[in-house]
Amino acid sequence: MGVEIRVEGLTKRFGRQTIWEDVSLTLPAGEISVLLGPSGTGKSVFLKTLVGLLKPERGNVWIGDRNLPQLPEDLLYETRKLFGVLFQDGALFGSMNLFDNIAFPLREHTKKSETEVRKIVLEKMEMVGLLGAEGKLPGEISGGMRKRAGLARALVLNPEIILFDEPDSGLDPVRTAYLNQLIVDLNAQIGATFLIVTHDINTARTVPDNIGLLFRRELIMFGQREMLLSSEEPVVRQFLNARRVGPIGMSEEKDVSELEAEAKLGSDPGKLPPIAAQLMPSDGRVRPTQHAPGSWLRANGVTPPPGSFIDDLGRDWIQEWPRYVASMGTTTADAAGPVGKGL
Ligand SMILES: Nc1ncnc2c1ncn2[C@@H]1O[C@H](COP(=O)(O)OP(=O)(O)OP(=O)(O)O)[C@@H](O)[C@H]1O
Repeated sequence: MGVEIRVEGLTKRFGRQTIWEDVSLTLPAGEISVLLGPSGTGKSVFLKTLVGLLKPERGNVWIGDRNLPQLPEDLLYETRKLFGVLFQDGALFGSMNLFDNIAFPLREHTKKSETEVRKIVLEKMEMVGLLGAEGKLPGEISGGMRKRAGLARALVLNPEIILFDEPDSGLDPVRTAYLNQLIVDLNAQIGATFLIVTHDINTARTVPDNIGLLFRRELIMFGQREMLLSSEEPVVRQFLNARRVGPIGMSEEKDVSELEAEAKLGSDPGKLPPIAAQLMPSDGRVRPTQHAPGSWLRANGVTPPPGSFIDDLGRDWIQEWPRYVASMGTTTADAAGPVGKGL
């Protein structure tokens, strides 16, 4: 399950305003990727372009042998069914209860009987922990529950790709932590390709396999989580550490005099903080697409700072991983490597 999405030289403009240009990246099948960037850099526009709701001025979005921007309407409609989208506010119909909201795509896009619809809706509601809330109206439940209802609705057509537009917006840190765990668990369960737009640095550091950063109308960097978390590129370092010092200013970029003033004060991008441990599925399994902790750093000769890969429970994942993978009898893309050596 899960398909690869290959984006090549994508450019989006509204009139004379260029939102971003020449964006190229590959979302690997079944992996979780996060897209970051200052407000207004066009992250939502990117999601809408991927799913074919907006047409780019140039470039390709390949899913298998289909190039979305070039598809005729009927094939585009078919291809869109591969996508599930969780919109910022859940985009639920206020007058419908949760059951009918979640059933909506099934009733709209399939010829399934009401018995089948019921079975699927209840199954997806259980996946997101909402069983028992079928009769509630969106206005009667918390923001976190609305997100989960939106997620259940995004799941009903068994998507191969799920796009999340700021799933954490409006949630407190604890609810965000629960939602992040749900996202990781869902990925382990269904294996679809996930792309998450977020402003939450903790989410970016702990959830994905890959991270991308949009800034100044271009994709500054996209790659494995460990590559960005250890990067010395000033914009990446500033953003992933939520710092004021660096090229990103109050309204997008700082001017030369501001940067010179910072340099005179001896500002530097700061020491590399420990690389966070990646969130594991809560049932104790390894996701098939998960990379072994430290594998990118080791392959690229980077020594992680002390305290890296230690999770909230104090477990050191460099030490735990080989035992863990062996006990699961699981093989992952690079789990077989000499994990823990040379770090
Ligand atoms: N349909 C549209 N027509 C014209 N301009 C648009 C349209 N949609 C978005 N924009 C512009 O594109 C730019 C990027 O918007 P977008 O919402 O994608 O940013 P974002 O990175 O998701 O921001 P935030 O993090 O604040 O949600 C903004 O300047 C916005 O005004």
